[in-house]
Amino acid sequence: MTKLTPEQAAAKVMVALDKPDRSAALQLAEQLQGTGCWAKVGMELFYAAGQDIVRELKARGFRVFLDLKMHDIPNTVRGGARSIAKLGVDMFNVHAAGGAAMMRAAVQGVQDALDAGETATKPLIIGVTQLTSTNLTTLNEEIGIPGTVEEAVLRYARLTKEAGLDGVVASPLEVGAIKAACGASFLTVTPGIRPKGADVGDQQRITTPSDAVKGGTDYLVIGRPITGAADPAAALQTILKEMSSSYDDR
Ligand SMILES: O=C(O)c1cc(=O)[nH]c(=O)n1[C@@H]1O[C@H](COP(=O)(O)O)[C@@H](O)[C@H]1O
Repeated sequence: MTKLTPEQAAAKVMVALDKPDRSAALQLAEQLQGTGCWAKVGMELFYAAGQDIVRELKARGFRVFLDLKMHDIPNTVRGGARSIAKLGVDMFNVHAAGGAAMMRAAVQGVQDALDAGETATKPLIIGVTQLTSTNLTTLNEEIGIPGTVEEAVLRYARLTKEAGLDGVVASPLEVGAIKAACGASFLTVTPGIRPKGADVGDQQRITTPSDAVKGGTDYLVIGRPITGAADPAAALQTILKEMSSSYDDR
């Protein structure tokens, strides 16, 4: 059992910069700069601010997770992945529900960019399993997938691994089962993080930062508990303190 240093804790945190424009995102990034945490750029920010925001965050020293959750036919995802790879992001994701051929196409798209000399950075590619905003009712009664949420997550995780991706997005509650099924080095990226007493919002499958660390997750994706705080830098520090006083069980 090893205790995380504050630096190790920060390197596991991906702050979701879910902001409506460039200046709001950069204002937030300024408060987080130098901590060692990642910046996650999702649909809200990317659709508003475009590729430049990724370059600006990279220039400020952030590792960037581009969260656009591609889900399309393989040929389109291959081209999309090539375009994303050119941007020099450190990680991006696709929906595992797009199937194995689609996920292999994402890997191929990155290879296309590397082969063409369009980038020197090989980003990690992550498959989104079952969104953390969903529960058993959503799965069984709305989407029509039978079985438990964990079974669905594991099915997606195995498929993602077979397709050659680096890991999955899932809830921190499912990390132990994913690692047992896919191996310790298969990455888990886990949103659904809520410090005790924080507003749950639209998330369904959640844990605290310390329980996520104890469960052995690789990365904690955290948005509103940090970005919605009156003092985001202080909120991050409180979370890092909680994480580093927990134990990493792996
Ligand atoms: O891929 C993701 O990042 C993601 C997958 C998922 O299943 N659930 C999920 O919440 N996310 C993202 O993680 C972030 C969570 O933000 P908060 O709920 O504000 O902490 C958001 O930017 C979501 O888009």
